[in-house]
Amino acid sequence: MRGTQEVNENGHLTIGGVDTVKLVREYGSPLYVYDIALIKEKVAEFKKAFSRREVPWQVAYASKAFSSIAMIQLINELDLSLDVVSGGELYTAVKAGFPPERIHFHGNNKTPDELKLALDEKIGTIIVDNFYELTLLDQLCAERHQTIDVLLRTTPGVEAHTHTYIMTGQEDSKFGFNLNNGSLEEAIQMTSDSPNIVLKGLHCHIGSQIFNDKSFAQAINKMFQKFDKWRKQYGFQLNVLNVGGGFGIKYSEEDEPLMIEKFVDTIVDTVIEECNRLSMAYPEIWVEPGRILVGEAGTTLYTIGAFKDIPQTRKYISVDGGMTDNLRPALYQAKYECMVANKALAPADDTVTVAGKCCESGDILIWDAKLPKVTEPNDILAVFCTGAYGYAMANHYNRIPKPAVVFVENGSAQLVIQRETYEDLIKHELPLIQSVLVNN
Ligand SMILES: Cc1ncc(COP(=O)(O)O)c(C=O)c1O
Ligand SMILES: N[C@@H](CCCC[NH3+])C(=O)O
Repeated sequence: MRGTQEVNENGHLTIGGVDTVKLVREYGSPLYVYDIALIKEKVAEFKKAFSRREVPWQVAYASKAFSSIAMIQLINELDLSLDVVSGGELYTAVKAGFPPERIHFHGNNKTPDELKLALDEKIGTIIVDNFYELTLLDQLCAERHQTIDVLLRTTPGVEAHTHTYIMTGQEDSKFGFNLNNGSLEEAIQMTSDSPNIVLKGLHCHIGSQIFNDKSFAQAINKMFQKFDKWRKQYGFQLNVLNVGGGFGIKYSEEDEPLMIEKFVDTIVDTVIEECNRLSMAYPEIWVEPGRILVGEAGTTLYTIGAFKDIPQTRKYISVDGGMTDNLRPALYQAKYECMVANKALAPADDTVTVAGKCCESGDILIWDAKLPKVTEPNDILAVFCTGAYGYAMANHYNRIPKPAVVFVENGSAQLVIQRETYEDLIKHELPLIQSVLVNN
């Protein structure tokens, strides 16, 4: 059980004091449920861990993990900064009324329109990823007589131990300026020559779902290696050091995540050591967690439908969602745990494979899950830890509408994203005009 999850007198799973069976009755399924108290707890852990230390800091929520108007408003209430990675995420933040000065804009291929939107909205910081962007941003700022604070994203050449698709700090990466081949130095020089671009510091993000704090220390050590030279040669001052996100969480028994405090201490200790070695002032340390703030807070509720038993081979149960609302098992072989929410006290005495409803053999949410033998059609299956990169990566494969999202806290539920309808699926489509095709 995570966060506020409990079992009530009816043997039903409750989250935030709300009966999950009632939630499905009211909002349908699949349904993403967010335990708001757990999100607040994780935010508080970051604040507490940093407040004990002697450095200035900022925590920016990486909204790619889950972005919606209500989510961004919650992050604003909790007084964090915000990381966005596309025009759409930026637009959502603006519509949510998020203070622009606390928005940081990422991405390895920001379009001119996206950069213009960022400049129009006067956002706080752009994390510049490559030379194309640096030149484009410089031109746009010059045309508009605007200046902008930037960080340069660097790939320090650190291999974080995680799935290769979510490793980003290694040399061979599409992201950032390489530290070791001179690219970063060239970018620093370009910014020092520009009157429009104000270089505030450096950024790196070594990957996601990381369990080892040493990888962060290694990345920081590498970023400081040439700092002395840059300081002398280009007058570069490190006001901000952003070490990204990537803090791992416990999806299943196999995962052994570190405490937030441990990550923070390693990061702060390493920065302090380096600064003391170089006799320089401590920069503001920024982190940008996504998964660790919202991952464990999210649970997806499905209705169980078809059963298929292949004797001596495998028992499948199918749910009314799948890789359309949780792409992670298909994409990264990610592991999840589950429970029958309306039979939460029944012993888990059977082994079944939980399949999604998409036309793909790879659409399996959980292989060999432990569930009660008494599980039957119309039971509610709760899959845990789906709060990060679940709704965010939801898609319309097989023309399946996206589920609804509710926030729960202190016994109440609030719908924050409506379930899509079939009508929504076709709302941007235009009918075929046969005569046009025939005449051409
Ligand atoms: C630049 C950057 N910052 C932050 C994050 C957030 O990562 P996580 O959700 O693993 O904390 C990501 C995603 O991996 C990222 O690419
Ligand atoms: N979407 C990935 C993480 C990528 C994070 C963004 N750089 C996941 O679900 O684990």
